Amino acid sequence: MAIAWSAKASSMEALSLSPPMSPPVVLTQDELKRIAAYKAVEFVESGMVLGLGTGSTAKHAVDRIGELLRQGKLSNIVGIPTSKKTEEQALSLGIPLADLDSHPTIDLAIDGADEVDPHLNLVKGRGGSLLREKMVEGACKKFIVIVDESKLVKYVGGSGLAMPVEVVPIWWATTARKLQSLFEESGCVAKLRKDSKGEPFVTDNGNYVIDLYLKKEIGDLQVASDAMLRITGVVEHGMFLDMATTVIVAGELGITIKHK
Ligand SMILES: O=C(CO)[C@H](O)[C@H](O)COP(=O)(O)O
Repeated sequence: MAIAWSAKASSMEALSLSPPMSPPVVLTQDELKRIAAYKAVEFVESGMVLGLGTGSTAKHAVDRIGELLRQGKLSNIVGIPTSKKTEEQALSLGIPLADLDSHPTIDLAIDGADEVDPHLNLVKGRGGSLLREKMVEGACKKFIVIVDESKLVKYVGGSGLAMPVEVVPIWWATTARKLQSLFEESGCVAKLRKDSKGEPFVTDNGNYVIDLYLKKEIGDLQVASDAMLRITGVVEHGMFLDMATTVIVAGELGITIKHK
C-alpha cells in the first residue's frame, strides 16, 4: 500500500526526508514502519537493558540498534529478545543478549502491535510471539509501541482481524469452544491457526494459537482478560492492557507520539 507523505518539520528532521518545499513523498507501509521504528530507537541510551520486539516493524528497530552499536553511537546494550526469530536477528547483528531471569527489570522495550485503541490498549500476537512479548514488556519501565497508522482501531478487536490466544495443544478444540462461547454476544468465531503447510501453527513455546474474530466490542477488557485466563488450557492472550507507555504512529501526516 502506498501512502502520500507530507511530513511535519519535526518528522522530516528525524527521518532525513526531502526538504519541506518538495512535493509529498509517497511511502510504502513498510517505510512507515521503519520510520516509526527509527523514531523509537532515538529513546535508546547506552547501558540500557532492552526488550527486543518481534514482527516486521520491530525488525527495523532491531536493525537500527545493531547499526548504532556498530557505529559506536550506542554501547553496553543488553537485549532480551521476544522470539527465536528476533534472537537470531539480534545475534546476527552482534547485539549482546541475555534473558529475563538474569535481567528481571528492563529499561525499555520496543515492539509493534496489530491493533492500538484510543486508550493505548493493544492487540498483539498475530506473529505468534505474544507470550514472550507479554513477559518481556510486562517487565519494562518503558514500553514504546511502533505502528503505521493502519493499526489504529476504535476498539480492541475493531480491525475484524485475529485476536490471538496461546493455548496448550492438548484438547485445543475444547479450549477454542470455551473461548468462542465466552464472546458469543460479540459474534466471536474461534479458529485454530495453521501454518503454510496446513498444520497447526506452533509457537516458540510449543503451544498452539486460537485466533478469535470478533464482530462487536467485547465490553470491559479487564473482565474479558480475566475470563480468558480462567479457562484451563489458555496460556496467554494477545490483549495488552495498560502496558504501552508510548505509541509512535507513522502515517500520512507524519509521526504522532502518544504518551500514556
Ligand atoms: O505481536 C506481534 C508478534 O507476535 C507483532 O508485534 C505484531 O504482530 C505486529 O507485527 P508487524 O509489525 O509485522 O505488523
